[in-house]
Amino acid sequence: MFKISATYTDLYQLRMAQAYFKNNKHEQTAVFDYYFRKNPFEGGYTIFAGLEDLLQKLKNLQFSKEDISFLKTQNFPDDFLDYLEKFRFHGKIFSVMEGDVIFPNRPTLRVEGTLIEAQLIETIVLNLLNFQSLIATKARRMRFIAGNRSLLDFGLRRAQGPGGYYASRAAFIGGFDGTSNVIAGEDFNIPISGTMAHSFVQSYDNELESFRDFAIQLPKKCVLLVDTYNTLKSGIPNAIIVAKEMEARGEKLFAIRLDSGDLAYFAKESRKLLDAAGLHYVKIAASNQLDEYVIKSLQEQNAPIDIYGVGTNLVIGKPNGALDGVYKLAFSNGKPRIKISENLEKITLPHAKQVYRVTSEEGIWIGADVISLKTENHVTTMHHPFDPFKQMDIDSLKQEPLLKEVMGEGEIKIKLRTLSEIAEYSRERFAQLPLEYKRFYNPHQYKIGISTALKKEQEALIKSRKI
Ligand SMILES: Nc1ncnc2c1ncn2[C@@H]1O[C@H](COP(=O)(O)OP(=O)(O)OP(=O)(O)O)[C@@H](O)[C@H]1O
Ligand SMILES: O=P(O)(O)OC[C@H]1O[C@H](OP(=O)(O)OP(=O)(O)O)[C@H](O)[C@@H]1O
Ligand SMILES: O=C(O)c1cccnc1
Repeated sequence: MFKISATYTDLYQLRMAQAYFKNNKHEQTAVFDYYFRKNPFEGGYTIFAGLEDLLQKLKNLQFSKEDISFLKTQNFPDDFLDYLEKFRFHGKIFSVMEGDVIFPNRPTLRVEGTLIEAQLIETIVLNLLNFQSLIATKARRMRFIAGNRSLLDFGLRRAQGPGGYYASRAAFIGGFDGTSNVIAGEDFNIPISGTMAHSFVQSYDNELESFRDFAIQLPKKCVLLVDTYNTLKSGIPNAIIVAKEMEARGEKLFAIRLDSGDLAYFAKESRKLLDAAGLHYVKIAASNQLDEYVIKSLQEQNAPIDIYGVGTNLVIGKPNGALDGVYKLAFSNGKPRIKISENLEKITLPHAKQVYRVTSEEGIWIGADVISLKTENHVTTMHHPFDPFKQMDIDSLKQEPLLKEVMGEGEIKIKLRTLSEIAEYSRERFAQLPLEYKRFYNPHQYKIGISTALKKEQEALIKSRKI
């Protein structure tokens, strides 16, 4: 859609870059970690989304001539602007695979490069990963509860502006079946689908005529919106007439849509009327401010709804609105770096690190990830990150490395997947997460530990910084 250039950033990144450049620090090396602090929606997991989109943008990231002209007006020195004009991202990125299930306070992605290049991509990394992971997680919560019913994204009109474009991509990764968003369908190859609005029915003097004219145009995927006047007395009876006319033409009405009132009641009554007319195959779609809790309630009421259309609550990630992902310096100029905080949870972990998902011999997730130095390829003891008395022997357990090299020397190092492949991978990974992490209320916390070597490094650095 719109092209993202290297000025898709915060000004302070450019001011820091200018200072690094002018002080000859820009060729120093640096390692940054991307991670978030809290699962959204009071949930027990997060779905990682946005990575492959990010990699494609980073591969092409540069300052255009117009960007440089604009920056000239903001008092950047000429030699720095000459540097920016030639800027390309050549660093390395190690990351969890897109679609995987991730948890707080462990690196999801690691950037290694020169200080300046690693700093300059911070904003775009956070902007793309935080939002898409938030929406993919929201979508996954609905998919978890909706079983095999269809889930359609109807959110573009209610999204935060063009954010709706990325929301549709993320929703598909999180398990939605399709979207009403045509440009997302075009760009990401997501199946698109559409019903009709109330305005279409209102524009006719008579509901039946409106249904007839619509059905003629859509012999295959016709969905009639039945709640404009009176669902059970007018909408459904008119839909039945049109469905019978379609049958006479050798066609089948695909579905009716309910968009107001008690959706369980109307779905049940509509099903009875449709079945009594022999229209067992006509599906029932429902929409109107749905979210995972309403869908759960409708499922519990055995509402015969085949298709859920979800807009607002999906694409704005209600009630959270943002994933709190951060990007923190862990190593630079040959030295490990730390950020100290009164709040123990906010003390950062130094060094370039690896994250292992601990599993049984058969590959069953045991509910813990362990963070190690990147040079360690097996962890024997996992320590609680803040409680010195808690530790666990994991020597005999399998450990799956989560951070893989996905970019280096300006090139993408993995085979990019289709969005369907990413969604399928996400489905498989989520299936490995035990149920106690999936429930909506008081989910289990997926444990985190650090290796002995990393713990020692962190403690030594904290000591050296004590005043
Ligand atoms: N049977 C049900 N069980 C649980 N929640 C439901 C049920 N039926 C509808 N809902 C949800 O309750 C909320 C009702 O919203 P609202 O009061 O705006 O509906 P409405 O007045 O019928 O619709 P509108 O204002 O669009 O005409 C919606 O979020 C809807 O999805
Ligand atoms: O409720 P949401 O989850 O946000 O889902 C999208 C809503 O958008 C549409 O309504 P709208 O009133 O915009 O148009 P309409 O005339 O087609 O009903 C649709 O009918 C849904 O009610
Ligand atoms: O196709 C639909 O029914 C639709 C699309 C967008 C928003 N609301 C409904």
